[in-house]
Amino acid sequence: MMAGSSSSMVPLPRDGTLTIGRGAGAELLVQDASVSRRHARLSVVDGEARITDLDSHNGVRVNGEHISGEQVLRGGDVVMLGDVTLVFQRRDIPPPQRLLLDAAPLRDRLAEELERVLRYERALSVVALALGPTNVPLEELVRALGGGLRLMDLVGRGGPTQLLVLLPELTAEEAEEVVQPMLESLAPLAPEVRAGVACAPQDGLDADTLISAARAVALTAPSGGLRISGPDLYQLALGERSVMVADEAMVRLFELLRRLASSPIPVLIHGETGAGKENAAWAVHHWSPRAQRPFITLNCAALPESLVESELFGAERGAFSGAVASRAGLLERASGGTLFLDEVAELPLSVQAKLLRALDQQRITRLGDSRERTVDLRIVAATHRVLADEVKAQRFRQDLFFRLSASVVVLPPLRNRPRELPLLATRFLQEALTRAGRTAPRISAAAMDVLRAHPWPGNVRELKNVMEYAATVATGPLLEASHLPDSLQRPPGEEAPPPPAVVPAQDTAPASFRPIAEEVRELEYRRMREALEAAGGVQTRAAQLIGMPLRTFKFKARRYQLPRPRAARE
Ligand SMILES: Nc1ncnc2c1ncn2[C@@H]1O[C@H](COP(=O)(O)OP(=O)(O)OP(=O)(O)O)[C@@H](O)[C@H]1O
Repeated sequence: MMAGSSSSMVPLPRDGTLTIGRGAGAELLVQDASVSRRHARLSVVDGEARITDLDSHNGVRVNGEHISGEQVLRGGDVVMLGDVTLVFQRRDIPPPQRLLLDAAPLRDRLAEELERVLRYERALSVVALALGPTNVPLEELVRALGGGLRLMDLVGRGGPTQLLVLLPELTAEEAEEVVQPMLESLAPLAPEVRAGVACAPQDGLDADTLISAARAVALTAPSGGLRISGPDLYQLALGERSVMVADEAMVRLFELLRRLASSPIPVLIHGETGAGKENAAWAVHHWSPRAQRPFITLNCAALPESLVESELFGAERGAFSGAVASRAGLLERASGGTLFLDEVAELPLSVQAKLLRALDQQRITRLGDSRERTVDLRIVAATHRVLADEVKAQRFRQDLFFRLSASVVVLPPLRNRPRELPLLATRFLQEALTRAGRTAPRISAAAMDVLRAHPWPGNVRELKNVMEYAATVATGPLLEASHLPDSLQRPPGEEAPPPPAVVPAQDTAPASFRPIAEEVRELEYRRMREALEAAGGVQTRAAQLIGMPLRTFKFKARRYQLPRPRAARE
């Protein structure tokens, strides 16, 4: 309220009325000659405020207009009672109920907003709120986000325990100021809530990329805290390891691993050879309460059958020829921590029975010993085989299969991870050259095409080897297709070999299907390249050829690292 040269704040009742005037009976006294004794009444009912002129001498004006009778007030309205000014602020009135959008409409709205980002060169932030364990329904959590959100902000479902918030016009730094209070208001209801913020245009210009990016950074945020995307956006720091996670399926997989980590149930990881199963197992360990205890790996395929048992259970001195000293087995050494059984399908049947008993009873007996020892085990197992088929073929015990597969996750093969491929290739190239004390060359578009076309039966491990080879061959500033091993080159026109069958899983699509967004991106990349070639490297002309706004074309061309023939000639 501003009267003469003084101003003051007058809190209003949440529900009720307030008479304003100069007379003794007024609840809000205003000592100004232009104000009548009983000038106006302000009432707040069900969150709506109204002002009523009580037949005052000088009347009531709202935003400069004289009112007759009563009028609803909105936040920011300026009310004049004679010469006294009141500015109405709604800060303490609950905001209107916010809609919780489903995933698909939210994605559509994000796509619309991204068009605006491109057209008007605006910013947009996407916030992933990973809620962690909570029994509170999503709708209630959305209410708890409260008045911190603007009307234009949108909230939607990101998954069973995740909310996504779109903050148009806000850069990542501006979003940080909005997200911090959000976390504070959610904390009493979801104590382990974590937030990840990704921002257009720098982190991506399509809905899938931005949502994945926000979810990927949320994975690395501390409990109750937030992380903002940066240049190392897709590097998931897991203690002593760092894993690249950029494709939607991988982000979802690591979110699931993080959720599974807190409980002691076994996790079974399906995935092709070299796809990163050990890293996934490490993630479970790293995020679990056992992180400070040992993480022990046994590759069941690498040991002869005769040694597996003593390796797992340990042996007393003299238990068999060669057992010169008593030795604890891996189950004992992993007690309190995590035991990773790689290629578990290769475990001999006789050992499977013993392992099941050890897991059920949490007790083991060393070979040649009669004493039982108590252990505290968490098992993560992995296989490239379909374990259910191994059970049918009677090569794997059904009861152990049930025990190990309390939760099953499927690691997608590298050929189904189009976003990670270039990131991993660049990272491995850099790693190889840093070791040699050289700076890494840029990977040419043609070389990247060759990498994209390869089916990668050996997955990430094969890519790592290829980039190490290329690092020794490419000595200039550009890594060309010719620097890649011959095994990757196919004569033009030859069909790619059919990709090896992938492990069927409950929550991944069959091998022949891929997320449509990935296919669209690949088509876009190809068409943009062809248009650029046809236009001799002139971007304006290339953009016209495929009917894409020039600004969009330029932006995407930079992201895809498209070559520019004309620029190169110049
Ligand atoms: N997402 C990733 N980011 C960075 N490096 C990775 C990633 N995935 C795998 N690697 C690297 O690729 C190599 C193979 O990964 P890993 O050993 O985890 O695969 P695997 O599926 O367990 O293999 P195998 O089937 O032979 O047991 C390792 O050097 C690993 O660090």
